Amino acid sequence: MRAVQELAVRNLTVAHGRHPAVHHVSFRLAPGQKMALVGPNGAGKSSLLHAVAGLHAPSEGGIEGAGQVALLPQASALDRSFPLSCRDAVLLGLWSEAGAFRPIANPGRVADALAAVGLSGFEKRPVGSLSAGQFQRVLFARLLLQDAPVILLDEPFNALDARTAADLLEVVRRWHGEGRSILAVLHDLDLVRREFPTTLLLAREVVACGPTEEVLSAQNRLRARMMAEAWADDAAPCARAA
Ligand SMILES: Nc1ncnc2c1ncn2[C@@H]1O[C@H](COP(=O)(O)OP(=O)(O)OP(=O)(O)O)[C@@H](O)[C@H]1O
Repeated sequence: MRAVQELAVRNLTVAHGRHPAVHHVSFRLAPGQKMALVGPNGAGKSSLLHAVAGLHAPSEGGIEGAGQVALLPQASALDRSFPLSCRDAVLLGLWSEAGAFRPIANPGRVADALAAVGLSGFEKRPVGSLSAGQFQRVLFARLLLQDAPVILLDEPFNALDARTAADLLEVVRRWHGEGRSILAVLHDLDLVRREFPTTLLLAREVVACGPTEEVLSAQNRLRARMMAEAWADDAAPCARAA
């Protein structure tokens, strides 16, 4: 793994069309920090992760340290009808460095990554034939192969049974133990309190960021809900200066 550097998000605004989904957001993720990203539905959490991962160009602001990130997207947002084997799905994690479907230096790495998430021998299985839990394990294997210092997880334990969630949580703990930084979108606040020392509460804007217990106060959660409900998707674009 490359050395972990700070990820610094400065005054970031991310828009879909004219309308900002993320509005003047700034925060820092220190090397080795484990931070939860929480907020109501539509608060801009996925939009923020996509911008940090370079999948969506910000309309304002910037990100330092973005070159070291790997993203676990929401599984529900991915099309599994595409005829892809588990091996190819894992290899796609390296497309930016090796090119899609090109041979990699050590092909055993794919088998090792699948084995590490409990899917030994699944290389040739089409992803369309997997259960939701097995598919999520494949997406984790893809992240393992990427070996990135900063890992972004978008609802990593959504719709998983207890066993699969526990196995994948163990992978996240291992990554953290190796010194990687983790930023994870989560809706389960009990899990956030148990596993994540710091939290960013988002409602298009930053409501609070810091120690989890303080950030998740009843007052902050109420404020986030009110801010998210008050936000009109057809509002005029923001004219605030950077
Ligand atoms: N591709 C898109 N095109 C247009 N609008 C979008 C697009 N993606 C997201 N949005 C809008 O941006 C806003 C923020 O959405 P986003 O998915 O980032 O929120 P979220 O906090 O991740 O929500 P959830 O918790 O429901 O997953 C929403 O109003 C959503 O409708």
